Amino acid sequence: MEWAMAELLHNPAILAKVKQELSVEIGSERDVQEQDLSRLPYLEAVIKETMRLHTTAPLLLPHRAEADVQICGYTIPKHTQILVNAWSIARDTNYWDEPTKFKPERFLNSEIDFRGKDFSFIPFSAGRRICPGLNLGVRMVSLILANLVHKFEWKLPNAVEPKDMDMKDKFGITLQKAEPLVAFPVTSASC
Ligand code: HEM
Repeated sequence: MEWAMAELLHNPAILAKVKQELSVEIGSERDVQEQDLSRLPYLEAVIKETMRLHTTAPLLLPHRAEADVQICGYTIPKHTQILVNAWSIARDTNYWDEPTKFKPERFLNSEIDFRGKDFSFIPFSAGRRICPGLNLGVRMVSLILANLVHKFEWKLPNAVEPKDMDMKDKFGITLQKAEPLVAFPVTSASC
C-alpha cells in the first residue's frame, strides 16, 4: 500500500492516469466498491507493477526440499533449506524490459499474473504453499488505493518535488520503504 502510494506520488503522470480511469468508470458521486475492480485495468496494472518492483516478501518464506532434486544441472539434496529470491527474479533483464523503472503499462494487454503460473513474477510464491490470502490481499490493497486516489488530492510535505522523493528500500523479511511515506490528503474537488 505504502509503496503503491509512493510510486503514484513519485510519478504524477501515472497518478493522473489512475484518476482518469476512476473518473470515467466511477464518476464523482460515489466511492469505489469491490465490484468495480474488474473495470479498472490500469489500477490493476499499478498494483502488479508495485508488487513486481517492491516485492513484499523478497525471499518469500523458507522452503525445504522433500527429496533430492536436479535444477539447471545443480543437485539440491533432500532437506536443503531453499530461499527463492522473488525480488531478483522480478528484476531479471531476461524477462523484464527496463526492470528498475515503474511502468504499469507493461502489464496492460499482458497475460502475466501473480497467481503462481508465471515464474518470472511470484510475489505470492507458487505451488502448494502459495499465499492463501492472495485474493483478499489484492482486493484490499486495490480497493483502499483506489479510494485514496479517488477521494483525495495528495500533497507532499515541505514542498518536496515528486522527483526528489526518497524511494530507497530497507531489506528485511518484508521490503519496507527506508523513509516512511509522508503525504497529506486534501479534500478532492469531486468529493
Ligand atoms: C498483498 C498482500 C500479501 C502478500 C504480498 C503476501 C505474500 C505472501 C508470501 C510471499 C507468502 C510465502 C509463500 C511461500 O513462499 O511459501 C505468503 C504466505 C502466507 N500468507 Fe500471504 N500475502 C499477502 C496477504 C495475505 C493475507 C491477507 C493473508 C490472510 C488473510 C495471508 C496469509 C498467508 C498465509 C497463512 C501464508 C502461509 C502459507 C503456507 O505456508 O502454506 N497473506 N504470503
